[in-house]
Amino acid sequence: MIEAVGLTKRYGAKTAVYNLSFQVKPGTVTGFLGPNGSGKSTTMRMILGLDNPTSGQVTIGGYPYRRLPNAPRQVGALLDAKAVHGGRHARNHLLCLAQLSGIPARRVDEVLGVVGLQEVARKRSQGFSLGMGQRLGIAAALLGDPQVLLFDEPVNGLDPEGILWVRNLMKSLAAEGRTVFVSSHLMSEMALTADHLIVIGRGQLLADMSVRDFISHNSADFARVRTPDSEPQQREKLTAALTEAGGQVLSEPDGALRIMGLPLPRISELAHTTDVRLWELSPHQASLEEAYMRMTQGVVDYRSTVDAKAGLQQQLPPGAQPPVAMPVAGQGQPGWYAPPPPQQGGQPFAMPQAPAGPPQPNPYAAQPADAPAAAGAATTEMTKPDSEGPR
Ligand SMILES: Nc1ncnc2c1ncn2[C@@H]1O[C@H](COP(=O)(O)OP(=O)(O)OP(=O)(O)O)[C@@H](O)[C@H]1O
Repeated sequence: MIEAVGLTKRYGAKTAVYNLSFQVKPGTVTGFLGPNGSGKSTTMRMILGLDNPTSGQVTIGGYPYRRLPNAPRQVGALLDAKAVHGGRHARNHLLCLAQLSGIPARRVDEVLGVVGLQEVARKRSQGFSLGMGQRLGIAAALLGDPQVLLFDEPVNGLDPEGILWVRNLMKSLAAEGRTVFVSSHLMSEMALTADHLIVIGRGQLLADMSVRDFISHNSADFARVRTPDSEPQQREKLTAALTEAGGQVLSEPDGALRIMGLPLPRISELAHTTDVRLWELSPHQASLEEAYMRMTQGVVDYRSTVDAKAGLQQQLPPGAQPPVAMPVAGQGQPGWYAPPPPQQGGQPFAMPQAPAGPPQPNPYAAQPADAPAAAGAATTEMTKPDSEGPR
């Protein structure tokens, strides 16, 4: 088991991780999520003893990594697939790692087979593609047959077959009773791979719960309704009736309607009384991606803006009105993605706070002046609230 208690890391004035407490249990795949720059890699480096916490601690099986007896046989990690001596053959790279940890050479060939790199085992890794590099990194992590495995973005650069393979690998490692901690930005993949999630934002814990609970806590169920495509007036009539009955109606990108706040039987009844034929009426739960977007909306540091193409677009002819579009689900609608209001102290979501030694000032208590103040807040440029030292 991995256990972090009050883990904090500062780089000069920059607080990368703040008062983080969580446990990663054996027998499950635990996903580690957070927006860019939220502190995932920093946390993983502290778990692996590559960075010292400013305060707090993190242990594996009760020991800090550096005090673990024969750590490479107990913990395997893929942090940066490019951290390889490019001039070395893939097999030699693994052989060096194996020799350093007292692992027999035959294990090298085993893991090369597991990751599918047998054919290129004697090729220099500098010629490897991104995906091949990832496979080599995963082979290195598996070398000592460890009980605890950490993977930072393991599917980065992998083809669909590779992604499926990583998914099954993670699940089978966990099914063998191992502790598997994996970060990823691919929500659809995480939804299929992880059982449990730890979500951080700006270095702080936002959620520590099962994937199922995470989705149901951070999303609203909705219904999808489709009226005949050839009769837009039916869609408009139904939209008006549903809105009048208190429903929130959004347009789905495929032309269907997404309805929140009304149960399915009521929607059916309203369609009947307004004499609108339905082609579809189905219950839905939001995806992990939607739930994640909703939760992390207020803690995203880097946000792109809409390209206004200033001065490049044709002017509308005098008197012409721009077309009025119905709001589309998930596109800049605070009502749909907005997270709950921040709790006192700047914590956007109520999470139990673990005892973390002496109280420390919360660097996030005051919003940075140039950080997005609220969900849906428009930003005018790529923003980065704090200045940082070199990485
Ligand atoms: N060595 C360092 N010196 C200074 N600042 C650092 C250093 N390492 C990380 N940081 C800063 O700490 C914050 C957290 O970075 P980290 O790489 O842990 O985030 P992350 O969640 O892994 O991001 P990503 O998803 O983009 O990989 C960032 O603001 C980063 O710039």
